[in-house]
Amino acid sequence: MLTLENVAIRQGDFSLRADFTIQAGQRVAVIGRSGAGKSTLLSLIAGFFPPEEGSVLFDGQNMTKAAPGKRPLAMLFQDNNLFPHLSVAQNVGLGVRPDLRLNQVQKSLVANAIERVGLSGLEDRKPAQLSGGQQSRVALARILVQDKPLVLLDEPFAALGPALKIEMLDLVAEVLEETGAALLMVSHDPQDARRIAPMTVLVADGVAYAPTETGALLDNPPPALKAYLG
Ligand SMILES: Nc1ncnc2c1ncn2[C@@H]1O[C@H](COP(=O)(O)OP(=O)(O)OP(=O)(O)O)[C@@H](O)[C@H]1O
Repeated sequence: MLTLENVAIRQGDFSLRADFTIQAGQRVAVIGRSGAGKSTLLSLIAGFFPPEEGSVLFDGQNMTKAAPGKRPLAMLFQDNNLFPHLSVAQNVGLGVRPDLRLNQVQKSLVANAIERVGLSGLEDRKPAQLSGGQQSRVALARILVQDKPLVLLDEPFAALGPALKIEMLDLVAEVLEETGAALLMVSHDPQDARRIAPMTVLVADGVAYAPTETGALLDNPPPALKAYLG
């Protein structure tokens, strides 16, 4: 569903190449040492900047120059991006319509997503009145209502404790299983990859390598990954 075709990215003296495909519904982790280019790769796919060379295709359609909002993806980056002055329901509703003028069908879509992530009854709270884990659930509900075939996550649960993080990862895997969306998830923790991503993209030495099987990659890491895993 997503193809990076001979892509080359340059930011100052940093460069990164990528040439691979993510299949529909595939869950893929993105790992590599700090500064390797994981966030840069996701930003490129999201459309925040164009590649210097190569093409970005969604379902075979060349969208290299398409604006972020025109791409068939939903994204969640570090710190959840919730609006503090809006309620839970409004924060989720933004995923449906940025002006929040929702019709009945759209309102029930929002209610269903809130229920799916286990936040029924908290619709009217503001983010500050929620725990960190609950805030992550709101952000996930907003991803759900967007109903996009690709979800990009960049360390979204890094601020949560280990038990809560596992709970959120399992919830992400569950809901993506239900919706059939593909996932690209940046993580610093190889155990996150093992938990929910059967495939992994290793970013190292200026290359985002094609997805390989997560277990095999982590059990038999190439030198660049071995150095990172320690
Ligand atoms: N706007 C920019 N201009 C120039 N260089 C940049 C810019 N943004 C990032 N870089 C550089 O690009 C490289 C990749 O950064 P990136 O944030 O993608 O790495 P990362 O693998 O996500 O790291 P981390 O795990 O620490 O988040 C780094 O060397 C960084 O310094």
